Amino acid sequence: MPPFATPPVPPMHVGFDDRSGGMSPSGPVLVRRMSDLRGLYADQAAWTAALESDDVVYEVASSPVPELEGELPQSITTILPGRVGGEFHMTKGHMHTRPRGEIYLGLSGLGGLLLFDGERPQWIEMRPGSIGYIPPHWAHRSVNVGDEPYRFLAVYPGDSGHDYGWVAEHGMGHRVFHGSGGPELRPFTFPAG
Ligand SMILES: O=P(O)(O)OC[C@H]1O[C@H](O)[C@H](O)[C@@H](O)[C@@H]1O
Repeated sequence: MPPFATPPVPPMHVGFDDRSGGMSPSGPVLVRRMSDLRGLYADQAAWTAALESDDVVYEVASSPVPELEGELPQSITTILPGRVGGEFHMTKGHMHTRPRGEIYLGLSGLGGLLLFDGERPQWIEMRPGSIGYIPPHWAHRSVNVGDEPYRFLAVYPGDSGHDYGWVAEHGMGHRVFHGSGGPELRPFTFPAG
């Protein structure tokens, strides 16, 4: 896995492959399989059954720009289509460790951005060309609500940090399930058991 670049980072062109979601030049690539997502889905039995094939749920390809104060790292996340107990494939979700915003740009597929500040859940539909803005102090999770891979570009301050504990403690306000008329948002429940 190529590491983030060492500062000072030169001006650079970053290309991406719209078939693989890979970046060039490449930084770290994060792959999350079903077995990495313990406690994420509401239906624990359905998650346990999905461990048998242990498919990749999403990948995050980063450019070499380092996660350091003053820098603006970029990543491309690809969430593969699928559901666990009717709940759409999604990222773990996190709050930034420091009060920093973030911008997403939808590249392909159909998705959504679930945001939660501890009181108010928000849902932003994402399609190719959509810009989703995440203000500071809002936890965020991305969801693939379609039948194709959902892919988005993220740009964020390098000292944002990832606080997964906040989401484990507070939840995300809603969960996103497949419904007959499209994605169905239901009140968040912590996984039982
Ligand atoms: O870290 P997760 O909550 O699993 O989300 C996956 C990724 O989504 C976006 O691309 C963010 O910019 C990344 O920093 C994050 O790692």
